[in-house]
Amino acid sequence: MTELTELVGSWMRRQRWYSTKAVEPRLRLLGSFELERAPESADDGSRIVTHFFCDDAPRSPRVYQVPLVARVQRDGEPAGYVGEAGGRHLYDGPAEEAYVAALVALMTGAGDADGEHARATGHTLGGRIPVHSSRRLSAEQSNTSIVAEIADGVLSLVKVFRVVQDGENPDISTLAALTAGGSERTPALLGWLSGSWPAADGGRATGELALMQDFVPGAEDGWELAVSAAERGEDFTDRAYALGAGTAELHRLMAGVLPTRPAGADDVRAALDGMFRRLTITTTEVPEVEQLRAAIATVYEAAAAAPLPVLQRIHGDLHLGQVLYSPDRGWQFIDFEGEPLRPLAERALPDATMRDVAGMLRSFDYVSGSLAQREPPVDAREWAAAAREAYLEGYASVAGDVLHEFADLLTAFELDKAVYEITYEARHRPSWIPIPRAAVERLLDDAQGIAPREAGASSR
Ligand SMILES: Nc1ncnc2c1ncn2[C@@H]1O[C@H](COP(=O)(O)OP(=O)(O)O)[C@@H](O)[C@H]1O
Ligand SMILES: O=P(O)(O)O[C@H]1O[C@H](CO)[C@@H](O[C@H]2O[C@H](CO)[C@@H](O)[C@H](O)[C@H]2O)[C@H](O)[C@H]1O
Repeated sequence: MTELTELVGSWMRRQRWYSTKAVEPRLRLLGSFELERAPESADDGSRIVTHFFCDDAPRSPRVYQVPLVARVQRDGEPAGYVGEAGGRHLYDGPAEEAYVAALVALMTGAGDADGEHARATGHTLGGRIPVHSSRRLSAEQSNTSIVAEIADGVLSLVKVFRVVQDGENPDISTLAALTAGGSERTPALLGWLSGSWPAADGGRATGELALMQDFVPGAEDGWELAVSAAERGEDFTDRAYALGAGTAELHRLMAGVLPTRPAGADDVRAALDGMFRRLTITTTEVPEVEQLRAAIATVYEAAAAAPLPVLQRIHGDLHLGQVLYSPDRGWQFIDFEGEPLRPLAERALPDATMRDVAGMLRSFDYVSGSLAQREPPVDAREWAAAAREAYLEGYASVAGDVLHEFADLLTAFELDKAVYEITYEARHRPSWIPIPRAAVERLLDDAQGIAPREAGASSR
């Protein structure tokens, strides 16, 4: 193992975006390309290189994008310091203005970068944009986001994907279609970077590496707004109603600009396979869930046997952390990447809108679940029930009665999401496992009317 690979491996393990925390990374360098310094930034002799590392430690290998700025001189000890390798001091690219300026120049200048076994191409919707300054957001999630100040003090949001995959990333294809369709529920896409690199198992992979979008000014994060309202016992029903109506508007917009199709037998099979795959991952990682498998299977199969709605592009991982409340624009929806633990090939496929609704319903439950873990605990169960009802009413005010019509499907998706969340929490925040775990039991109890638990013995 080279010095660089070893250094990146030990640093990566501590990053929020490293997606399999239970294992020690086993990295292999697949390829790299060098970014040219943006014309307006000073040349201090450093190099800006994006590396692709394959991590062979998890069951299925994952490829990470790791952009680094390499300097001869050590420049203080900022948060982005990675360490020293090959006689250079390495810094996390997104934390460095030079990297962000070079990345934006490549994206919005529709340029190319060629390197060792890897390359990248920029795509722009608005032409070249120079960057004045930039700041990596500390609340990192699955990816790394940066606020960049562009010409005349306007801000934009740059997102660097960390786990990169072969295929269409819906974060870009959805936002590109919505931007072209004039959506007012989403920030406008300004540009993106696609690339190619050696695939983990041989051959080549092609996918998206970064995007740049309009920054929603003065926006508040939906999760923080909801938690602070709930802990103070403040009414959230107007906001929840508007969020429900906004979700239905978003769905209508997406159905207008991206393909729709009636659900067929193959879709039902694929949806069930996906749900059972997630269930198996969860029962493998959190074995106590195995005892609920039969009851869960009964709910899934009841939904598969019921009529299904027309399928369309959906958000795919909707929760309160994916919405921003803007005083000027109302609720804005972000992060169309879909569930990070789901295979990319599935994420852009037409799906049922009830999956998104279920995601947001789970999120209201998370608000109360997380407050119940406070010391002293806050009881926000009534708050969450009222938010849930208002959200459903808001949705129906735009979309009509569809949620009643497909109620079994909505329940199955809530359960599927809670099962997924157990794995997500096991990997990232084990102390929060009880939140989705309790939800699974509650949903199964509520579902007893539509699907008797005893009848649930499934062949899967
Ligand atoms: N267009 C935007 N305007 C303002 N803030 C944004 C915008 N997009 C994202 N953010 C902020 O960045 C955070 C991370 O963005 P997100 O797309 O959810 O990333 P991830 O894929 O890592 O989950 C969000 O929670 C939000 O606070
Ligand atoms: O925002 P991401 O795309 O990274 O989504 C992942 O992380 C989310 C956590 O930040 C996770 O959401 C779960 O926790 C939320 C509270 O932090 C809660 O509101 C959601 O309902 C719950 O699912 C999401 O599932 C995961 O894909």
